[in-house]
Amino acid sequence: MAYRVLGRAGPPQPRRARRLLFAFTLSLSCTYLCYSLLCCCDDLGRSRPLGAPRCLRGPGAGGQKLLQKSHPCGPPGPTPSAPPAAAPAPRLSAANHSGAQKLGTKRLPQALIVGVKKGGTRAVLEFIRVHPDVRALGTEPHFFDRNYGRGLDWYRSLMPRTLESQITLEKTPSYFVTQDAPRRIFNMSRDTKLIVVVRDPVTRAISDYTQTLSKKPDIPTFEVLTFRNRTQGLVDASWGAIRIGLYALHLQSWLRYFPLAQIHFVSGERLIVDPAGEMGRVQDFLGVRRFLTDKHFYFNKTKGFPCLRKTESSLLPRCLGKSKGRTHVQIDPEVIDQLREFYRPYNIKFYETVGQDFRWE
Ligand SMILES: Nc1ncnc2c1ncn2[C@@H]1O[C@H](COP(=O)(O)OS(=O)(=O)O)[C@@H](OP(=O)(O)O)[C@H]1O
Repeated sequence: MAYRVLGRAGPPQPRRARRLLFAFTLSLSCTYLCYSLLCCCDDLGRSRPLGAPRCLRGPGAGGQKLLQKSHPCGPPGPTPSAPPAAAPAPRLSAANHSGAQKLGTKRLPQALIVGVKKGGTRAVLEFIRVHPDVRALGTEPHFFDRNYGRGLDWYRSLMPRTLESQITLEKTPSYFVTQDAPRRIFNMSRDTKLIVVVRDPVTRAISDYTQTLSKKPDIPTFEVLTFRNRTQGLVDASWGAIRIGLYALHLQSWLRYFPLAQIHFVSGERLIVDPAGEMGRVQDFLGVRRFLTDKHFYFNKTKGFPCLRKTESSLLPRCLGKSKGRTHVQIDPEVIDQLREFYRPYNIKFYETVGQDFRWE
């Protein structure tokens, strides 16, 4: 009876059945292979927080992503900021460990890179996440400034999985100048380790302005925005690009909640000339072994910056994307001098507070 329903030709021949089974298995394997390849490409190509929507990228979207620094799928939510490739080297995040780990638990971060914008925060994050005992979120979640209302469970859900022995890390440079961030971070955990990458506030301001200009070419000149009254030399400290560089002032808010020993300052300048040295100190501060050494870095002449060397697992060297290490706009040298004067007392106060001279003369 069953034979009649299945096929009028009678019971299938054993050979034919074997062929059918073989064809079926083959097509199943092909489907699986294609599916795996597609998934892998996405994971290697860019960090995407779990639960975040996959976004279609138009032609050239990769190159523009960091210039725009906003997620094409629409905020609020983490800012995707994994850098695109600086030709000819591939993007730095392509071969780090963070995206791949399937084992472990999602935990709240024990360490945060809280600032400063344009200080070199991406370089520190991408370098440290090469460490096997550190797992980092590739995007900027902006939890303690823009997304605090979403709650700690949402924040935790963004994190990479870690084993007990591994540190979870994220970076959002705007935390450093967010009034509520120190209290909120303290409330999450008073033991949170804080990393601040600082850079000469004048160069930082120019870098910040250069980035804004790349997105909004019609803004007034740097010289115009810098002053309330140029003839009187009155600097406009309410302009974000200037305000962020008042490190001594912002630091006061953090010291109300965290002891100085819990805050590590990375010199953005030394990070470029001696990445291994700066990263050595970051590893000590995080309490992880000195895995990253001189051997991990080389100076890429085309990029003009240090990049990560190729390793056994990643056969290509890795540099940060095009939006890191931009050519700055030319600024009137007189304005630069005026800004140096303006920042001097704040810089001195900052050196005294942290007990380090960053030599921003
Ligand atoms: N290794 C390496 N490669 C490329 N760039 C490097 C590196 N180390 C530090 N820097 C400096 O990082 C500056 C960008 O800082 P951030 O990553 O903190 O920027 S952001 O706030 O996340 O937009 C960026 O600033 P600009 O030079 O003004 O583009 C760089 O000077």
